Amino acid sequence: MNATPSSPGAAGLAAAGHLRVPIALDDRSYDIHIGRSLLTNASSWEGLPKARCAVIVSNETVAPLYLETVAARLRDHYAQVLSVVLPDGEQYKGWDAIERIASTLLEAAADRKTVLFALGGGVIGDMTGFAAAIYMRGVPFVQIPTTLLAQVDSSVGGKTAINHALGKNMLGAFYQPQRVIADLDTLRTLPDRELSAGLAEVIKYGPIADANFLAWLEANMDALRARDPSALAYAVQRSCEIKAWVVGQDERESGLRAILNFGHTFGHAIETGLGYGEWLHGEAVGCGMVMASDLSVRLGLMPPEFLARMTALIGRAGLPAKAPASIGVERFLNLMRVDKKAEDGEIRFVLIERLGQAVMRSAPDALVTDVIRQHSA
Ligand SMILES: NC(=O)c1ccc[n+]([C@@H]2O[C@H](COP(=O)([O-])OP(=O)(O)OC[C@H]3O[C@@H](n4cnc5c(N)ncnc54)[C@H](O)[C@@H]3O)[C@@H](O)[C@H]2O)c1
Ligand SMILES: O=C(O)C(=O)C[C@@H](O)[C@H](O)[C@H](O)COP(=O)(O)O
Ligand SMILES: [Zn+2]
Repeated sequence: MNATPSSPGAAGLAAAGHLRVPIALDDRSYDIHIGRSLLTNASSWEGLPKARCAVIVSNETVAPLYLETVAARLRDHYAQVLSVVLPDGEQYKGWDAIERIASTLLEAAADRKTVLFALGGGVIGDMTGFAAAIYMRGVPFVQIPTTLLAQVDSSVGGKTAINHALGKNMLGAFYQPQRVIADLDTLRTLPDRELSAGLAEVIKYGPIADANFLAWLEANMDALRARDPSALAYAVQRSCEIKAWVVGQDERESGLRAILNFGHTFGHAIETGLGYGEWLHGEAVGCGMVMASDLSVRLGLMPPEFLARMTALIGRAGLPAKAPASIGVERFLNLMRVDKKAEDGEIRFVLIERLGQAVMRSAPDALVTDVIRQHSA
């Protein structure tokens, strides 16, 4: 694996106030704007694809907070600005929402130049991206992530999807946005539980790609939870750098990109097992990372101190480290067998073999069973 990109550091972002991270995906490269007051800053909206119509997709929680601000800016660039306001929640990440978006587009006779704007967290981003990928076989879209999780992960990289009752993100497409506009000011209205969920995906980047970032997170976890602006800005910037670096090399997850799934094989089983929405995605991933860390230790890839370190950090981030025992071990295993990384019914886990380096491995069912039992309550 190549070395991860070096970082300009927290001071660099604070001084510039605005950072652009290019992703090298041939002619589909795009910029991630990270900074303050970006929703009201005219430069955020310049240079986007030209069209008659723009459609903002949001939800019932985010729309009252930010929709009018975005719509006002878009009216400077598009003759018609429409919106679709969907119900809020992971349980609504399904076909009904896609149908609602498509109906709005068709009722407005939106042509194939129409630009969709995803205003919200990862649920809105994933669904809007998927709708953009399939409406008239593809229209442009822009990500405006308003959760920490969406700013550090889901808005970048072009994985779009909806859930199926039997499996998380099972219906989707790789489809890149035209731009990501991550306004750090929107994090001010985010509930604490959602901030913690976002921290799970931030923590992920340490063990898989950057041991120094893991140490930085340990030193700055209290500041992050207290929403220290420069700590949050650096966490978003560094996470996006690492994600862009991974996606730029392996857009469609033929290899390297799977490292971004650390903790997700266990985590997705928790989400699907509970029926979506009871546990947040970030909570399930946090617990899943503890389980995957334990598996890394049991397979002799990492020393026991690594599990202790990850468990402590996940706890300090305000995330649960025990899965609900109600799922049951057999069902947990069966849910993991439909994971997208599974091959011929064999579960493949993203594990850590060295701090800052991940590896894909299968493991004996007995060992995985022990891990599930150990980390369920
Ligand atoms: N495509 C990817 O690469 C990728 C990566 C990670 C996660 N995901 C997906 O993202 C989803 C999780 O995203 P999420 O954690 O953002 O959840 P979410 O989209 O459900 O948002 C979390 C909650 O915060 C609210 N909210 C959003 N912005 C707010 C703000 N600024 N102020 C107040 N409330 C706000 C939302 O309405 C929601 O209630 C999952 O479906 C997951 O599968 C996708
Ligand atoms: O971008 C990726 O690649 C990821 O795996 C990021 C994950 O955080 C995200 O939850 C993703 O949606 C999971 O992908 P999936 O292919 O396992 O559904
Ligand atoms: Zn995730």
